[in-house]
Amino acid sequence: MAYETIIVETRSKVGLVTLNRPKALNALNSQVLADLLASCRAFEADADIGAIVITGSEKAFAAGADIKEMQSKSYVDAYMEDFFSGWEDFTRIRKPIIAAVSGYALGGGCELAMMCDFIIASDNAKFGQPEITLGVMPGMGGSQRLTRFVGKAKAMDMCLTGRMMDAAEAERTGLVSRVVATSDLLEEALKAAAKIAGFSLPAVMMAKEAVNRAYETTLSEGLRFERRLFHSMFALEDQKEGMAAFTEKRQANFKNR
Ligand SMILES: CC(C)(O)CC(=O)SCCNC(=O)CCNC(=O)[C@H](O)C(C)(C)COP(=O)(O)OP(=O)(O)OC[C@H]1O[C@@H](n2cnc3c(N)ncnc32)[C@H](O)[C@@H]1OP(=O)(O)O
Repeated sequence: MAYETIIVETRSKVGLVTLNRPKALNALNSQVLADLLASCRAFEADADIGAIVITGSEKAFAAGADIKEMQSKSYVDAYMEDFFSGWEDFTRIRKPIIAAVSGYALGGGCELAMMCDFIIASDNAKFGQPEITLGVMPGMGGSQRLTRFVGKAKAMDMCLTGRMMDAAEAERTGLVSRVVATSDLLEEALKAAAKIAGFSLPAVMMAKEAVNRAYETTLSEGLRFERRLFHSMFALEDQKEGMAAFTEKRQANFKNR
Protein backbone atom coordinates (compact mmCIF):
# COMPACT_ATOMS: atom_id res chain seq x y z
CA MET A 1 0.00 0.00 0.00
CA ALA A 2 1.25 3.51 -0.83
CA TYR A 3 1.29 6.02 2.01
CA GLU A 4 1.50 9.80 1.59
CA THR A 5 2.80 10.90 4.95
CA ILE A 6 4.73 7.97 6.40
CA ILE A 7 7.38 5.45 5.40
CA VAL A 8 6.62 1.86 6.32
CA GLU A 9 9.22 -0.90 6.60
CA THR A 10 9.58 -4.28 8.25
CA ARG A 11 12.70 -5.29 10.15
CA SER A 12 12.62 -8.95 11.25
CA LYS A 13 9.27 -9.26 13.04
CA VAL A 14 9.10 -5.50 13.74
CA GLY A 15 6.94 -3.01 11.85
CA LEU A 16 8.61 0.40 11.52
CA VAL A 17 6.61 3.54 10.76
CA THR A 18 8.53 6.77 10.12
CA LEU A 19 6.50 9.98 10.08
CA ASN A 20 7.48 11.78 6.90
CA ARG A 21 6.29 15.38 6.58
CA PRO A 22 9.71 17.00 7.03
CA LYS A 23 8.66 20.47 5.80
CA ALA A 24 5.98 20.65 8.51
CA LEU A 25 8.07 18.98 11.25
CA ASN A 26 5.78 15.95 10.97
CA ALA A 27 2.69 17.91 12.00
CA LEU A 28 -0.19 15.48 12.39
CA ASN A 29 -3.00 16.08 9.90
CA SER A 30 -5.93 13.89 8.95
CA GLN A 31 -3.85 12.11 6.27
CA VAL A 32 -1.19 11.19 8.84
CA LEU A 33 -3.89 9.72 11.06
CA ALA A 34 -5.34 7.74 8.13
CA ASP A 35 -1.88 6.47 7.07
CA LEU A 36 -0.81 5.63 10.61
CA LEU A 37 -4.02 3.73 11.31
CA ALA A 38 -3.85 1.82 8.02
CA SER A 39 -0.21 0.83 8.55
CA CYS A 40 -0.73 -0.23 12.17
CA ARG A 41 -3.83 -2.22 11.24
CA ALA A 42 -1.82 -3.96 8.50
CA PHE A 43 0.88 -4.83 11.05
CA GLU A 44 -1.82 -6.00 13.46
CA ALA A 45 -3.13 -8.41 10.79
CA ASP A 46 0.35 -9.66 9.86
CA ALA A 47 1.16 -12.80 11.85
CA ASP A 48 4.89 -12.25 11.27
CA ILE A 49 4.92 -8.91 13.10
CA GLY A 50 5.30 -8.94 16.89
CA ALA A 51 5.86 -5.25 17.68
CA ILE A 52 5.71 -1.82 16.08
CA VAL A 53 8.04 1.21 16.31
CA ILE A 54 6.88 4.71 15.44
CA THR A 55 9.49 7.37 14.90
CA GLY A 56 10.02 10.76 13.24
CA SER A 57 13.08 12.70 12.16
CA GLU A 58 16.06 13.77 14.25
CA LYS A 59 14.57 17.30 14.52
CA ALA A 60 10.98 16.34 15.23
CA PHE A 61 9.02 13.28 16.25
CA ALA A 62 5.99 15.53 15.58
CA ALA A 63 5.54 19.25 16.29
CA GLY A 64 1.86 18.79 17.05
CA ALA A 65 -1.43 18.60 15.29
CA ASP A 66 -1.39 20.51 12.01
CA ILE A 67 -2.23 24.07 13.00
CA LYS A 68 -2.78 25.13 9.39
CA GLU A 69 -5.33 22.35 8.87
CA MET A 70 -7.37 23.20 11.94
CA GLN A 71 -7.06 26.98 12.28
CA SER A 72 -10.20 27.85 10.30
CA LYS A 73 -12.50 25.23 11.82
CA SER A 74 -15.65 26.43 13.50
CA TYR A 75 -17.05 25.05 16.73
CA VAL A 76 -19.74 23.22 14.75
CA ASP A 77 -17.12 21.65 12.44
CA ALA A 78 -15.10 20.44 15.43
CA TYR A 79 -18.12 19.17 17.34
CA MET A 80 -19.93 17.50 14.44
CA GLU A 81 -16.86 15.62 13.20
CA ASP A 82 -15.87 14.86 16.81
CA PHE A 83 -12.46 16.30 15.89
CA PHE A 84 -9.51 14.16 17.07
CA SER A 85 -11.71 11.26 18.22
CA GLY A 86 -10.15 9.21 15.39
CA TRP A 87 -6.93 9.06 17.40
CA GLU A 88 -8.73 6.82 19.89
CA ASP A 89 -8.65 4.13 17.18
CA PHE A 90 -4.87 4.21 17.35
CA THR A 91 -5.03 3.21 21.03
CA ARG A 92 -7.03 0.11 20.04
CA ILE A 93 -4.02 -1.46 18.28
CA ARG A 94 -3.33 -4.54 20.41
CA LYS A 95 0.25 -5.28 19.42
CA PRO A 96 2.89 -3.38 21.39
CA ILE A 97 3.97 0.00 20.03
CA ILE A 98 7.17 1.83 20.98
CA ALA A 99 7.56 5.56 20.28
CA ALA A 100 11.16 6.41 19.36
CA VAL A 101 11.29 10.15 19.97
CA SER A 102 13.99 12.52 18.78
CA GLY A 103 13.61 16.31 18.76
CA TYR A 104 10.24 17.96 19.24
CA ALA A 105 7.27 15.98 20.55
CA LEU A 106 4.86 18.86 21.06
CA GLY A 107 1.08 19.02 21.46
CA GLY A 108 -0.35 16.17 19.40
CA GLY A 109 3.22 14.84 18.97
CA CYS A 110 3.59 14.41 22.72
CA GLU A 111 0.05 13.01 22.85
CA LEU A 112 0.80 10.47 20.10
CA ALA A 113 3.97 9.37 21.91
CA MET A 114 1.93 8.90 25.10
CA MET A 115 -0.63 6.77 23.22
CA CYS A 116 2.19 4.32 22.44
CA ASP A 117 3.05 1.67 25.02
CA PHE A 118 6.34 3.24 26.00
CA ILE A 119 8.66 5.97 24.84
CA ILE A 120 12.37 5.69 24.16
CA ALA A 121 13.77 9.20 23.83
CA SER A 122 16.98 10.52 22.38
CA ASP A 123 19.00 12.97 24.45
CA ASN A 124 17.82 15.88 22.24
CA ALA A 125 14.10 15.13 22.76
CA LYS A 126 11.78 17.92 23.92
CA PHE A 127 8.27 17.22 25.14
CA GLY A 128 5.57 19.82 25.59
CA GLN A 129 1.89 20.73 25.50
CA PRO A 130 2.14 24.26 24.07
CA GLU A 131 -1.53 24.52 23.02
CA ILE A 132 -2.08 27.33 25.55
CA THR A 133 0.20 29.55 23.42
CA LEU A 134 -2.26 29.05 20.52
CA GLY A 135 -5.27 30.02 22.61
CA VAL A 136 -6.44 26.44 23.12
CA MET A 137 -5.69 23.41 25.31
CA PRO A 138 -4.67 19.78 24.62
CA GLY A 139 -7.27 17.88 22.64
CA MET A 140 -5.71 14.49 21.89
CA GLY A 141 -5.40 13.31 25.50
CA GLY A 142 -2.58 15.52 26.83
CA SER A 143 -4.36 16.82 29.91
CA GLN A 144 -5.31 13.27 30.92
CA ARG A 145 -2.36 11.08 29.88
CA LEU A 146 0.37 13.56 30.81
CA THR A 147 -1.15 13.93 34.28
CA ARG A 148 -1.11 10.16 34.74
CA PHE A 149 2.51 9.98 33.56
CA VAL A 150 4.10 12.89 35.42
CA GLY A 151 1.56 13.86 38.11
CA LYS A 152 -0.56 16.97 38.61
CA ALA A 153 2.16 19.53 39.39
CA LYS A 154 4.28 18.89 36.29
CA ALA A 155 1.23 18.41 34.02
CA MET A 156 -0.28 21.70 35.20
CA ASP A 157 3.07 23.45 34.74
CA MET A 158 3.40 22.15 31.17
CA CYS A 159 -0.22 22.69 30.11
CA LEU A 160 -0.53 26.14 31.69
CA THR A 161 2.87 27.62 30.81
CA GLY A 162 3.46 25.66 27.58
CA ARG A 163 7.08 25.04 28.61
CA MET A 164 9.01 22.10 27.20
CA MET A 165 10.54 19.26 29.19
CA ASP A 166 13.94 17.95 28.09
CA ALA A 167 14.81 14.25 27.87
CA ALA A 168 16.43 14.11 31.31
CA GLU A 169 13.37 15.61 33.01
CA ALA A 170 11.09 13.36 30.97
CA GLU A 171 12.97 10.29 32.17
CA ARG A 172 13.09 11.53 35.79
CA THR A 173 9.35 12.11 35.84
CA GLY A 174 8.41 8.80 34.23
CA LEU A 175 7.25 10.12 30.85
CA VAL A 176 9.90 8.10 29.01
CA SER A 177 11.30 4.70 29.85
CA ARG A 178 14.87 5.35 28.70
CA VAL A 179 17.05 8.01 27.12
CA VAL A 180 19.72 7.10 24.57
CA ALA A 181 22.16 9.00 22.36
CA THR A 182 20.43 10.49 19.32
CA SER A 183 22.59 8.43 16.98
CA ASP A 184 21.50 5.21 18.72
CA LEU A 185 17.77 5.94 19.00
CA LEU A 186 16.37 3.89 16.15
CA GLU A 187 18.71 0.97 16.74
CA GLU A 188 17.81 0.87 20.48
CA ALA A 189 14.07 1.10 19.77
CA LEU A 190 14.26 -1.63 17.11
CA LYS A 191 16.32 -3.79 19.47
CA ALA A 192 13.69 -3.44 22.21
CA ALA A 193 10.89 -4.14 19.71
CA ALA A 194 12.71 -7.21 18.33
CA LYS A 195 13.16 -8.53 21.86
CA ILE A 196 9.41 -8.17 22.49
CA ALA A 197 8.63 -9.73 19.10
CA GLY A 198 10.68 -12.79 20.09
CA PHE A 199 8.36 -13.57 23.00
CA SER A 200 4.94 -15.25 22.86
CA LEU A 201 2.63 -12.77 21.10
CA PRO A 202 -0.50 -13.72 23.07
CA ALA A 203 1.46 -13.34 26.34
CA VAL A 204 2.82 -9.96 25.20
CA MET A 205 -0.64 -8.75 24.15
CA MET A 206 -2.20 -9.86 27.43
CA ALA A 207 0.57 -8.13 29.40
CA LYS A 208 -0.12 -4.92 27.43
CA GLU A 209 -3.84 -5.25 28.13
CA ALA A 210 -3.22 -5.79 31.84
CA VAL A 211 -0.89 -2.81 32.25
CA ASN A 212 -3.35 -0.59 30.38
CA ARG A 213 -6.16 -1.81 32.65
CA ALA A 214 -4.27 -0.30 35.60
CA TYR A 215 -5.18 3.14 34.22
CA GLU A 216 -8.87 2.36 33.96
CA THR A 217 -9.88 0.50 37.08
CA THR A 218 -9.48 0.03 40.83
CA LEU A 219 -6.56 -1.93 42.29
CA SER A 220 -8.73 -4.88 43.36
CA GLU A 221 -10.45 -5.13 39.96
CA GLY A 222 -7.09 -4.76 38.23
CA LEU A 223 -5.56 -7.52 40.33
CA ARG A 224 -8.50 -9.82 39.58
CA PHE A 225 -8.21 -9.00 35.84
CA GLU A 226 -4.47 -9.75 35.93
CA ARG A 227 -5.02 -13.06 37.75
CA ARG A 228 -7.71 -14.22 35.31
CA LEU A 229 -5.47 -13.41 32.31
CA PHE A 230 -2.60 -15.16 34.06
CA HIS A 231 -4.76 -18.27 34.63
CA SER A 232 -5.71 -18.28 30.95
CA MET A 233 -2.04 -18.44 29.98
CA PHE A 234 -1.90 -22.05 31.15
CA ALA A 235 -3.96 -22.83 28.05
CA LEU A 236 -1.11 -21.57 25.84
CA GLU A 237 1.34 -23.94 24.19
CA ASP A 238 3.82 -21.10 24.67
CA GLN A 239 3.51 -21.37 28.48
CA LYS A 240 4.43 -25.07 28.27
CA GLU A 241 7.28 -24.27 25.89
CA GLY A 242 8.59 -21.31 27.91
CA MET A 243 8.68 -23.20 31.18
CA ALA A 244 10.06 -26.39 29.57
CA ALA A 245 12.81 -24.33 27.94
CA PHE A 246 13.73 -22.88 31.32
CA THR A 247 13.97 -26.26 33.03
CA GLU A 248 15.83 -27.78 30.07
CA LYS A 249 18.23 -24.80 30.00
CA ARG A 250 17.59 -23.97 26.35
CA GLN A 251 16.14 -21.10 24.32
CA ALA A 252 12.33 -21.09 24.10
CA ASN A 253 10.79 -21.43 20.67
CA PHE A 254 7.44 -19.65 20.92
CA LYS A 255 4.72 -20.41 18.37
CA ASN A 256 2.24 -17.68 19.38
CA ARG A 257 -0.31 -20.32 20.34
C1 LIG B 1 -3.76 18.12 19.25
C2 LIG B 1 -3.89 19.32 20.12
C3 LIG B 1 -5.30 19.78 20.21
O1 LIG B 1 -3.53 18.96 21.43
C4 LIG B 1 -3.21 20.54 19.60
C5 LIG B 1 -1.88 20.62 18.99
O2 LIG B 1 -1.09 19.76 18.78
S1 LIG B 1 -1.64 22.22 18.57
C6 LIG B 1 0.01 22.23 17.99
C7 LIG B 1 0.97 22.25 19.12
N1 LIG B 1 2.30 22.47 18.61
C8 LIG B 1 2.84 23.67 18.56
O3 LIG B 1 2.30 24.68 18.93
C9 LIG B 1 4.26 23.74 17.98
C10 LIG B 1 4.29 24.58 16.74
N2 LIG B 1 5.61 24.66 16.20
C11 LIG B 1 6.59 25.42 16.73
O4 LIG B 1 6.44 26.04 17.76
C12 LIG B 1 7.89 25.46 16.00
O5 LIG B 1 7.68 25.02 14.68
C13 LIG B 1 8.99 24.60 16.65
C14 LIG B 1 9.42 25.22 18.00
C15 LIG B 1 8.55 23.16 16.87
C16 LIG B 1 10.24 24.58 15.70
O6 LIG B 1 10.63 25.89 15.39
P1 LIG B 1 11.59 26.16 14.13
O7 LIG B 1 12.77 25.27 14.20
O8 LIG B 1 11.86 27.63 14.10
O9 LIG B 1 10.77 25.69 12.84
P2 LIG B 1 9.55 26.46 12.14
O10 LIG B 1 10.10 27.37 11.08
O11 LIG B 1 8.65 27.06 13.15
O12 LIG B 1 8.76 25.23 11.47
C17 LIG B 1 9.18 24.64 10.26
C18 LIG B 1 7.94 24.43 9.42
O13 LIG B 1 7.06 23.53 10.09
C19 LIG B 1 5.78 24.13 10.23
N3 LIG B 1 5.15 23.63 11.49
C20 LIG B 1 5.73 23.45 12.67
N4 LIG B 1 4.85 22.99 13.58
C21 LIG B 1 3.67 22.91 12.92
C22 LIG B 1 2.36 22.51 13.31
N5 LIG B 1 2.10 22.05 14.57
N6 LIG B 1 1.39 22.56 12.40
C23 LIG B 1 1.63 22.96 11.14
N7 LIG B 1 2.86 23.34 10.69
C24 LIG B 1 3.86 23.32 11.58
C25 LIG B 1 6.06 25.61 10.28
O14 LIG B 1 4.91 26.35 9.98
C26 LIG B 1 7.15 25.74 9.21
O15 LIG B 1 6.59 25.66 7.92
P3 LIG B 1 6.45 26.98 7.01
O16 LIG B 1 5.44 27.84 7.70
O17 LIG B 1 7.82 27.57 6.95
O18 LIG B 1 5.95 26.46 5.70
